Amino acid sequence: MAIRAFRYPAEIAPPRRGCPVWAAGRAGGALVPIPWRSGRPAAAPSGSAPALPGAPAAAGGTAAAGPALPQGRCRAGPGGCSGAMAARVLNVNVGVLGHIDSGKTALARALSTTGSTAAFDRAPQSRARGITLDLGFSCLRTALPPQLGPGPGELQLTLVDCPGHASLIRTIIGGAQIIDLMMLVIDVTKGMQTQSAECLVIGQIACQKMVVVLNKIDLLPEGKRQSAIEKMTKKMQKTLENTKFSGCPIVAVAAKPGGPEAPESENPQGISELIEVLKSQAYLPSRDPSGHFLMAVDHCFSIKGQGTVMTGTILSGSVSLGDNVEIPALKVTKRVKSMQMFHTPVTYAMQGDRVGVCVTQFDPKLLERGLICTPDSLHTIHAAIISLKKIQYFRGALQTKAKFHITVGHETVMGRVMFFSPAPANFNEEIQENVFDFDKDYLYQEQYLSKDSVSSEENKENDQAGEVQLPKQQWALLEFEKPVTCPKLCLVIGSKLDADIHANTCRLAFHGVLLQGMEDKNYTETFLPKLKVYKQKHKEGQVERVMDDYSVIGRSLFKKETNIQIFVGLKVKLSTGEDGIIDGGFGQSGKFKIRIPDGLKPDTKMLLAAASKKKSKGGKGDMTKEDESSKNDSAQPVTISLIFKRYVFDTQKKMIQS
Ligand SMILES: Nc1nc2c(ncn2[C@@H]2O[C@H](COP(=O)(O)OP(=O)(O)OP(=O)(O)O)[C@@H](O)[C@H]2O)c(=O)[nH]1
Ligand SMILES: [Mg+2]
Repeated sequence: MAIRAFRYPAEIAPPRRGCPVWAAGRAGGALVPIPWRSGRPAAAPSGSAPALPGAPAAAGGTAAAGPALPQGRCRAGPGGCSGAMAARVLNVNVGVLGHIDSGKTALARALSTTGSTAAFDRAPQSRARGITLDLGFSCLRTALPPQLGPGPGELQLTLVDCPGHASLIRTIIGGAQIIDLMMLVIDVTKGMQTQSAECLVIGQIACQKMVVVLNKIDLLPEGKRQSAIEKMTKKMQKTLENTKFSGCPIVAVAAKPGGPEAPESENPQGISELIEVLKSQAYLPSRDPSGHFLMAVDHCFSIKGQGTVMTGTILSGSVSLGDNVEIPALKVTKRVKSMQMFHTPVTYAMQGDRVGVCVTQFDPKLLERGLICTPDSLHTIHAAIISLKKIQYFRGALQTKAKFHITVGHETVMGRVMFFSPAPANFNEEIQENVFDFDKDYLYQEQYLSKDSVSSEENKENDQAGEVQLPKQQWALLEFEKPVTCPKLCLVIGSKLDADIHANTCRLAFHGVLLQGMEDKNYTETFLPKLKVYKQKHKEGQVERVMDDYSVIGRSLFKKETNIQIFVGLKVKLSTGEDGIIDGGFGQSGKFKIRIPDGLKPDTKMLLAAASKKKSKGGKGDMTKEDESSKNDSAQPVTISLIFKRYVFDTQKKMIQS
């Protein structure tokens, strides 16, 4: 998976002479977080549980060649491909994440040459509260670094400035799903704080590369500054050593030396070094224009005499002038009247591009942010099947039937989960990535299976085998409280956002990939019966007595009131090894008859005969201690076990024995 490039909203880039520039649009609105991924999200953090997320180094993304245009396509403006392509401006999304007040916005301002209307906390509510409330966009341009292919051209780093406040984590999750290179901003006087850790977890799920920025170095006493920076650098390296970002660059800066009161003239420190490091980390993804068009819209504003412009990132497919595009949330379809990229009118844009699409007769207030797509290509779903991995640092079990905040595509809704896994015998079976096989049987799980959830007895058992057996893959059925619109294979993050934001715990619980959505509101009737998730049932009873060589009476397997008829024909196993078949009830107290087709073994008969003799003798006089205990043994020398499975969504609740 590699860094996606997108171009920034028209209102950000410095206007170029001569080309029609769409006026800056309305503030607000945020980048719509739909992960545009060619593969699965990066491996979840796993490994030992230090204070912070740890994860095995995931295979680094491979930098692919720059964006190749499909045959016969060019992005030139109206009047066909003039051949005069705009200079190559390659854009990379850089997320700015970190604990509240670590200086993210100050850093974005210090780095940027241009800011969007929503950047730098310009929104009135941000000003009033003095914190960042929504994603802010700004950018800087610099020479194309050598790893991005031959010049001439420019690299544009678009900064996605995320909020830091714990209560805004769904915006952070949303923002992170559309970035691939992130800066984790740390207040050098404080080190890792709670949301720094959560941002690190989000980064591990959604990003391939990270740069740590130790900010506010001006607050360190001059004499001890260097040693303090070195000490914090070492601490951060230690924190990151078990994560996929181990060894990532760490840069010390002062984005706003002297703090809020300092005069604007006070120059930030370390910024040019940081830009060099960001350039060295930038690379561009392979792009694929096939598939349905899907674009995450983060700004929507009207332009007098032109129409309504929606700017955003193309997550899949491509779009051409004159195409019809649907706004699925509003069930509205509009024709593309014109498009621009970097202020250059274009006739075509594809996956990874950041583009402004202009349509007519559409009220921008209807779509602050959201998705536009090929008509009828996106579905609203009421439930979904996801593959998932637990986030190691989420304290506590992931219980089936629990409710989580589910961030799916561009929305966060409440959802109830049911976990399931392969049958234990298939724990090591190779699973095809991003595909759900409805022909297979799956074992219902009361909770997500993780090292600490496998019970201690099972652990002990497994320990003899040397390690805890966990499945290679687990899945969950998500049932949403409100339907969501999202593309297939989009990233899903489950969190407990109602957890106490002052408790120093990670609220992010799991992440996964949406494999199958259920559009039908009545999915419980129309869809779930296809889902072959079963519960393993195991009942134990005893042989009460022998009827003849081929039949015995059993007891304590069913309650008195159980209708034993429904169990007739099911196979049972005696502890002495014989196979039996339930033949029917016997008397009124829940006893039942078992047929032993191959007949009782001689020693089973002896065992049972001795037991019944002891029982009849046992009625006279008081029993000694060992008589008492042996009575128990003799009373039930032969046990009966009945094992069957029942499919959770089988309306007839049939009992299945393989
Ligand atoms: N001394 C000093 N103060 C800084 C520096 N960078 C930021 N600040 C101050 O730290 C405070 C927070 O800065 P912001 O940039 O708003 O921090 P933030 O991380 O964007 O905050 P949220 O978006 O609310 O999470 C402001 O008062 C800044 O002036 C720095 O390098 N040195
Ligand atoms: Mg901020």
